[in-house]
Amino acid sequence: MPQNNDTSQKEVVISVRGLEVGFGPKTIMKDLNLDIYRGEILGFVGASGTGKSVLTRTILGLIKKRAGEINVFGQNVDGLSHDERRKMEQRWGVLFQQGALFSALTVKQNVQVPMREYLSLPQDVLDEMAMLKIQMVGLPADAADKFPSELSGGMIKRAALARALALDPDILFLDEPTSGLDPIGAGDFDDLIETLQKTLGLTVFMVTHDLDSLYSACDRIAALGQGKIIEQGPIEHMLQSTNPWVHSYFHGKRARAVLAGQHEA
Ligand SMILES: Nc1ncnc2c1ncn2[C@@H]1O[C@H](COP(=O)(O)OP(=O)(O)OP(=O)(O)O)[C@@H](O)[C@H]1O
Repeated sequence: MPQNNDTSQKEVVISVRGLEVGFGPKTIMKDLNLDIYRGEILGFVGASGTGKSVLTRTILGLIKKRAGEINVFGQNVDGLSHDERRKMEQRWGVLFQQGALFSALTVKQNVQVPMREYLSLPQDVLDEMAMLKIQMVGLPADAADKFPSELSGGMIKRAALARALALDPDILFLDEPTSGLDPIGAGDFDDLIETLQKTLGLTVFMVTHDLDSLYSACDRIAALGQGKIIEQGPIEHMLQSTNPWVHSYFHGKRARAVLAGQHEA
């Protein structure tokens, strides 16, 4: 179960201040502020199209912001030299929504893509490192030489997670990691994230629509709406929110079913 909800003593690893992002005439977020604390699993929710992926991509430097400041590990990402930027990139791992494995590469080769990009190591060391990651995410050893087309949806997610962990990151960004998985597969994946978070001391930023994940895996939840963070806190706090969207999200029919399941468990 999640723990460590007291944020007052915690180190901020990502701080977003006054963020504005838009495309052409469209403003997606404005004056957005958010802190992510070391060692937490932060679940990030919001209606479809509110900008959850855009915020993730902006933090990662894949989308240019119009205004605001993003600090990661206490460093303003705008002020980094090329080398500093590459060092920072090695400290985060990313799992995008569709898994996004290279279809022409085996699982092992996929896991080695970031290693090849950032590290200069002999092939046998890379092989050993990749096998370790494959094992870490609960894939059988023989999955290493398979191509993505030969894997189930759950195995693809695990392989993508192994690749996200390739460089031993401090922060893991997950964009809807359990989408497309059946409830048992999704629950297993949540358990894996929680185990990895604890054993590796990861900070996890997880965009999700999955209420089960929010209840069982997340230490805190932040909700995005109208281009800002409209509510944030542990699940108990979110349940008491008077914000209409947050209220209906956490008290709707699906949420009640999840809550009933939690009480039965
Ligand atoms: N590169 C882009 N150019 C123009 N508009 C974009 C671009 N990327 C995203 N958008 C727009 O930004 C808005 C937010 O998109 P985003 O994918 O972040 O939403 P989301 O909250 O992640 O949604 P979902 O839950 O459906 O995945 C949408 O209106 C989308 O069309």
